Amino acid sequence: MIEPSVVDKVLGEVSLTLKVEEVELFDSLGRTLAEDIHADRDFPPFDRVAMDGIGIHSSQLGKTKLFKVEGIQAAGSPQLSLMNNENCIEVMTGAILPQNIEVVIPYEWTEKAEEGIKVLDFKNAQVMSNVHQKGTDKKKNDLLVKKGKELSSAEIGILATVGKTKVKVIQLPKIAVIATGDELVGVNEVPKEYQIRMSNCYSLKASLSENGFSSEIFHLTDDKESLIVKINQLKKDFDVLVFSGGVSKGKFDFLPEVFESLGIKKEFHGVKQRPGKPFWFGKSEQQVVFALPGNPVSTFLCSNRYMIPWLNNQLGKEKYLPTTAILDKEFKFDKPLTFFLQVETYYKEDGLLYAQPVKGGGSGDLAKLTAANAFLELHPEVDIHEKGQQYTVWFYKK
Ligand SMILES: Nc1nc2c(c(=O)[nH]1)N[C@H]1C(S)=C(S)[C@@H](COP(=O)(O)OP(=O)(O)OC[C@H]3O[C@@H](n4cnc5c(N)ncnc54)[C@H](O)[C@@H]3O)O[C@H]1N2
Ligand code: MOO
Ligand SMILES: [Mg+2]
Repeated sequence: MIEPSVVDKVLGEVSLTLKVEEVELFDSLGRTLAEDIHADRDFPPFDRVAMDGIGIHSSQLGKTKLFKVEGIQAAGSPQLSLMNNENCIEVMTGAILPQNIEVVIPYEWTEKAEEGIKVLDFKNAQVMSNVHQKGTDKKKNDLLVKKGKELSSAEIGILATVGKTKVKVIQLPKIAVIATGDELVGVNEVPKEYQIRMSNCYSLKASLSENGFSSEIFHLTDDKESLIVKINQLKKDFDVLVFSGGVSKGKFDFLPEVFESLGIKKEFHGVKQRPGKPFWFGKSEQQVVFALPGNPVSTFLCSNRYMIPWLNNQLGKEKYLPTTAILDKEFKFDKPLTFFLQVETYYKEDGLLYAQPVKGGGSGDLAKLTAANAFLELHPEVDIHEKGQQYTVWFYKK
């Protein structure tokens, strides 16, 4: 058995080889960019009028007088040209600055008259006041978004403005979520007394979805021969296989030996932790296999503490740096294991994050997951975890 910190180390050394694919602009949201994005033209691409008002020649600065209007420069219209330096052109925000115009005076500083527009005040207007000058934000070919960036709504707007209808992103791994166990029936079925509906695979699929990964659900029964045949097929079709159940000491916990017979090499089996002690992890040439212990809270903890961060890491997403919270009540756990305590976190007036232990059963108590929002990682060195101590907190909900 290994410590949680060793699990982190082992996982840190395993990686998937993911290809690059091209997706539609909007489908790139949440994905990892696989190309550098450069400015296709200057930003802004022309001297852009920044206020609705009148445009005048710089020789007229300071002259609080009536300006005759030669025309209106609307946004989206070709560039006009001021013929007479004494006159003005009405200019709209977003329009190209007309030729021979160097200053924009907002309407608020003017007054409409019958023969034109009178400027009442120039405030501190200078040459190019209220003009967003061409290329002042970015120059053509400047790097706008770097390869490796996780695309958010901010980047989608940038991609749109440079005309990227198709975007190169890192391909997502193909993930199978596999429930094992003869006691499991479908969600739409009525279980017999000794059966239960499968839930782990749905919560795993949901966690994956929350992190931008799609997955397919399968159910395999506790029959060694059929496990061999079916897992061998899944191995061909998927990059990551996530199992729940079938990895402990039971007579029908066949997964570790089935994996071995299929050439999936064990990296570790057993972590000095509760819940999730029987966690098995291994890999073959192409696939990575997470075999999570079947008790629902164990599956959930192993997924959120290890698997999801590892997957995010594969896509180069910004590392989730676990934060800390202050235990608000003494908690006793005297086994030589790291204990992941289910807690509800909250802020106090002091601005610090506190964690309140959530009462309930053990790793089979699925219903307790909704009362808590995080796990507190309690070290095995001490038996009594005192109120006021700080521990690493792993959120699974805000
Ligand atoms: N002799 C020992 N027995 C057990 C040990 C041990 O060290 N020695 N470890 C216990 C711990 S800790 C856990 S956790 C479980 C892990 O068991 P498995 O991974 O083998 O899982 P199963 O035996 O298949 O199932 C355990 C439990 O979980 C329920 N389950 C399984 N899959 C699902 C699912 N998709 N949805 C909902 N619930 C599921 C299953 O019905 C069982 O109740 O082993 C302990 N035993
Ligand atoms: O990992 Mo087991 O989760 O302690 O029941
Ligand atoms: Mg078992």
